Amino acid sequence: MIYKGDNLHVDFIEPGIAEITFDAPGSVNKFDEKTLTEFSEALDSLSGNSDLRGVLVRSAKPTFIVGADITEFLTLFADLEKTKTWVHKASRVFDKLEDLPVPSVAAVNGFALGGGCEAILACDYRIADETAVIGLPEVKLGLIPGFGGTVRLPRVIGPDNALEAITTGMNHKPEKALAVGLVDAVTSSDHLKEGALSMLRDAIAGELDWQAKRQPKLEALKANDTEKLMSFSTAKGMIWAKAGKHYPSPHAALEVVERGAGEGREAALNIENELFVKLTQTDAARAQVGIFLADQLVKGKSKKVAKSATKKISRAGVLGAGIMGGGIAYQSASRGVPVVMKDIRRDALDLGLNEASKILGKALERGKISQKIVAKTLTSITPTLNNSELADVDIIVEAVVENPKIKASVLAEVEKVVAKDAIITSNTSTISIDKLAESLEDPSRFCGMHFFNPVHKMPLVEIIRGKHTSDETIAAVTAYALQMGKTAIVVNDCPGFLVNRVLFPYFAGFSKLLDDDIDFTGIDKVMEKEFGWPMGPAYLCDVVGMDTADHATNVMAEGFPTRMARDDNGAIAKLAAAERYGQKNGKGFYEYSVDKRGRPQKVVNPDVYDIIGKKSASAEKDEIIARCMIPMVNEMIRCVEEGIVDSAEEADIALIYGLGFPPFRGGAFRYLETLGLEKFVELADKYADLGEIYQVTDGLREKAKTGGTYFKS
Ligand SMILES: NC(=O)c1ccc[n+]([C@@H]2O[C@H](COP(=O)([O-])OP(=O)(O)OC[C@H]3O[C@@H](n4cnc5c(N)ncnc54)[C@H](O)[C@@H]3O)[C@@H](O)[C@H]2O)c1
Repeated sequence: MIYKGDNLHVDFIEPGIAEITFDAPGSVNKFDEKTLTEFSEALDSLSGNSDLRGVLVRSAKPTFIVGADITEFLTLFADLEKTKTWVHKASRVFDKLEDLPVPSVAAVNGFALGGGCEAILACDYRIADETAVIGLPEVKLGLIPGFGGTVRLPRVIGPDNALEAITTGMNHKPEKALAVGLVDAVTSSDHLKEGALSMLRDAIAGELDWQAKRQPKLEALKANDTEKLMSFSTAKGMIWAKAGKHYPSPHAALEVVERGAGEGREAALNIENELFVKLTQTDAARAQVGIFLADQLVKGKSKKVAKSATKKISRAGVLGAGIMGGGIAYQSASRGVPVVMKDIRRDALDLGLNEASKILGKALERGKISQKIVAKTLTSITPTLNNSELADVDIIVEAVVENPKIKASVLAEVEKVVAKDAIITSNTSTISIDKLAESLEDPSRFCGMHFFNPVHKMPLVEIIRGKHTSDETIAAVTAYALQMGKTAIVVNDCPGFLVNRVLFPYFAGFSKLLDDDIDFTGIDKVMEKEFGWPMGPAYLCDVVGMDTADHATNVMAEGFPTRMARDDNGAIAKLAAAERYGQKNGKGFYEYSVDKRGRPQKVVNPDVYDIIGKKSASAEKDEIIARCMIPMVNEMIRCVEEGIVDSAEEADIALIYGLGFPPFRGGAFRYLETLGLEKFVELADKYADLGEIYQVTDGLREKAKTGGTYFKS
C-alpha cells in the first residue's frame, strides 16, 4: 500500500506498476473537496517513488467518476475568493497526474463526466469498456470545465471535436470516443483492467512513445492559423444559433479555447480558471446548478415514494384516444406497460394508433429503435370500443373531453368494470380531483395524473392528491409515472393544480396588457427573445387551444373568484367565441399553414384585429415582462404557502419540465431570488392597482423584510 485515503487508494499491483483506485463509500466516485485532497496526496506519494515505472488509474465501482460534487457548488460560489483559490488549486492536482515521470493509463468504465473526463485526459492513454460514457457536461450547469478540460481536450481530439463536445456538453459512447480519439482503445468489461495493464507495459517497455503522446498537451494547440480561424468561426455561428444570448457558458467555452490556443498549458489553464470563476458569479450558473440540485431532490423523493408501492402496474387502460389519450397509450406501451385504449369512436381509435405509429416511425427513421421495437410497441396497444376489455387492468388513465359531467359518468362506469384494487386516475387539466372523486364509490384509489402535451416529449407528470386519495394510490401512480420515464411531482388538489393554476394568472397579465392596447406580437417578441420562453403568451394560447383556455378560465374563475374572475371582453374569450381556436383549426391570434416545402408557417392576418380590436400602443420590455411574470410568481408563492406543492425546488422543476420555463432563469422561485425579494415586492406594489394577481402575500412581504428565502436547501 502506497497511499490509503477514504475515497481512493494506491497500491503496487506488480513490480513498478502502481494502481490508483477510486473507491469512495456510497454508489459513485465524485471529485468532492475530500477526494481532490486525497487525489493530490496520492499523486505526491507517487512522485518521489524510485520504484515507479507506470501508473494505472481506475475505479472499483460500476462507474468511473461522475464529476465534481455539485452539491458543494452554490455555497462555494457565494464566496468569490474561495472559488478562485479552489479552482486554481484543484486544476493543478490534475497537472500532477500529467507530470508523473512515468506513463499513465486510465481504464474507463461507466460515467467519466466532468472531472472524471478531465482526470482521464491528464493520463497518457485511455482505454474504455463498452459501458463508458465520457463527456464534459459543465455548460449544462452554466459553467465550463474547471480542471483543465478546455485545455487538454482540444489538444487530444482537435479543436473542432473539442468545441462541439464542450459547448454542447454532449456525451461520448465508446465508439464515438474511439472515433474522435478521446480514447485509444475499447474493450469488453472483463478485459478492461488487463487491456489497460497491457498498454501500460508496452509504454514502459518503450513500445508506445508515451512522452510524444503527452507533449502536445503541454504546448500551444497544434493547428495553423487558417484551421483555427475556421474552427472558431464555425463554433461561434453554432453557439449563437443554439444557445443565443441568454446562456453565457458556451460563449465562454469558445473564448477559453480560442484565447488558450496559442499558449502553453500553464497560461491556458490560467485563462480557464479566470473564465470559470467569472461564470460561477452569473445568474445563469446559479439557476442551472439550482435546477440540477432540484431535479436530484425531485427524483430522489419520487423514487422513495415509488419504492413504497405494493401494487405493481403491469397493464394499463386509457379512456379517450385523443391527443392526450393516444400520447399516454404510446408512452406506456413504449416503456413496457401494455395498454387497452378505449374510445367511443372508431375513427378516434384509428387516430390514436396513427399518432403512435408516427412517433415510432420517426424514431425508426433516425435509427433510434428497431423494427422489432416498433412492432412490439404497436401490438402492446389494444384499441377497443368496449369497457369490458378493461376488466383486468391495474390502472385507468381517464383522458376524455374536459367536461366535468362526462368525466364523472365515465369514471363511475369504469369503476364498475375494473378490479376492486385497480387504481383510477384522471388526466384532467383543471377540474378539481375532489369533485371528480364524488362520482366514485372508493375515492381512496383515485387521483389526478396530469400529463403535458406532447406526452412523449414533455417530461413532467403532476400527480394530484385528493383529500381521500390513499398513500398507496400515490405510491403506485408515482411508480407508474417513473416506469413511463417521466418526472413525477405530487401536488395537492386545487383548481388548475400547480402548473395550470400559475399559468392562468400569467395569461390574465397578458390580457391586461392587451386591454391597454399593447399589440400581442410585441408581447410575444419580448417574452420569447428577452425573457426566454419558448413561446410568448399569444402563441402559447394558440397551442393550448383558445376553447380549452377559455374553458379553463371558467374553472379558475369558479375556484378563485376574486383573483381570477372571467373577462368576457378579453381577447381569449372573443377569439374563442369567433371559433379561432388556435393551431387546432389553423387560426387563433396567429394563422397557421405550411409553406411550399411543407414547413409550418405562423403569420399575422390583420383580420384578427377586427375581433380583438386594433392594438397600437407599445410598452417597454421591462414593463411587459413585469406585468406578465408578477402574477405567475405571486400565484406560485401562494401555492407553496398553501401547501399545494411541498417546496420551491419542486415548483421550479414543475415549471421547467411542464411549461418550458427558461432554464437559464431556473424557475419562478429562482427568478424571484435573482431579482431579489425586496425588489420584487417593490415592483409588484407598483402594479398592485391592476388587481389581486399583482398583490403580494404577507408571507412574501415578511420574507423580503427579513432577508428570507423560499428554498429549503
Ligand atoms: N390537449 C392538451 O394539451 C391537454 C394537456 C393536458 C391535459 N389535457 C386533458 O386531457 C383530456 C383529453 O384532452 P384531449 O386534448 O386529448 O382531448 P381530445 O378531444 O383530443 O380527445 C378526447 C377523446 O375522448 C373521447 N371520448 C369522449 N367521450 C368518451 C367516453 N365516454 N369514453 C371514451 N372516450 C371518450 C373522444 O372521442 C376523443 O377521442 C382533457 O381532460 C384535457 O383537459 C389536455
